[in-house]
Amino acid sequence: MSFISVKNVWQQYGDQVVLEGLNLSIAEGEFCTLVGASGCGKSTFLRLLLGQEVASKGTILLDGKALAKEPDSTRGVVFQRYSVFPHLSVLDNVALGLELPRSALLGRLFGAAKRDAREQAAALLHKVGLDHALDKYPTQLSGGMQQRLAIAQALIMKPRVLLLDEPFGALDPGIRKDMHALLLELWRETKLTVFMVTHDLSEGFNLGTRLLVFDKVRIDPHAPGAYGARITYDIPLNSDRRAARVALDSLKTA
Ligand SMILES: Nc1ncnc2c1ncn2[C@@H]1O[C@H](COP(=O)(O)OP(=O)(O)OP(=O)(O)O)[C@@H](O)[C@H]1O
Repeated sequence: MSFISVKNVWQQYGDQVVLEGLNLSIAEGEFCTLVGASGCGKSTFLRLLLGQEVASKGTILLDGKALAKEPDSTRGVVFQRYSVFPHLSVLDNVALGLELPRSALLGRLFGAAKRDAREQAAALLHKVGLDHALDKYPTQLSGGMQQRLAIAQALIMKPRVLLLDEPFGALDPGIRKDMHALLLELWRETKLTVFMVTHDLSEGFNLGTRLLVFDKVRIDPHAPGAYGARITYDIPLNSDRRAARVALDSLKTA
């Protein structure tokens, strides 16, 4: 059984069809990169996977079950900008994810539970290279550091799926390379299934185990909204990297 299955999914806003007839079967641990022309519906597809929107038609199953109607902790998300809370410190931005669900009544944790949440947050921030910035605020961080923070914030809930919407689009090339290395390291360490939208084809080819190309193949000049984008290419990539990961995993469990 596939981990995520997308069955004949359509998304339409009013009379504008954005996505049509999407079918996909994704194994757990896959790293899918999504490319396609601007406005063809890549972010829309991520919102459907996140559960922020419900498809007009079709179903999306995660582990054989219909997706929850709202985003939950099985899926984490990082946008190009504005993923983090500007009024919270770096440490609080990450610890908050653990504090909120555990303290529905009080909205805050106290004592040992609070210490535990902050320790977990600090450990993750260490992993993403922000251990020197725990007390800073997002506006005091560079763009790359803010995206490291956004990734930590998404990962603290231990999601099974990570959705990335052009997470490195606003960063300089050098910083992007560092972020690629970080992302691949985190992906290798976890069993995360990743969907990442990018406008950078080389990023798509280099990072993914699978490249999904979105394109609008049917066009009616008299009714621009009549047809949506489909997945026109579904290209397996980097199978050697995936094989290496399987081998490493089996070493760890041996
Ligand atoms: N909530 C909405 N209501 C109406 N139209 C919408 C809504 N969300 C998206 N759209 C439309 O759907 C189309 C696809 O948008 P989307 O942002 O998914 O494309 P994209 O491929 O991610 O674009 P880009 O690469 O520029 O970010 C656009 O024409 C957009 O205007």
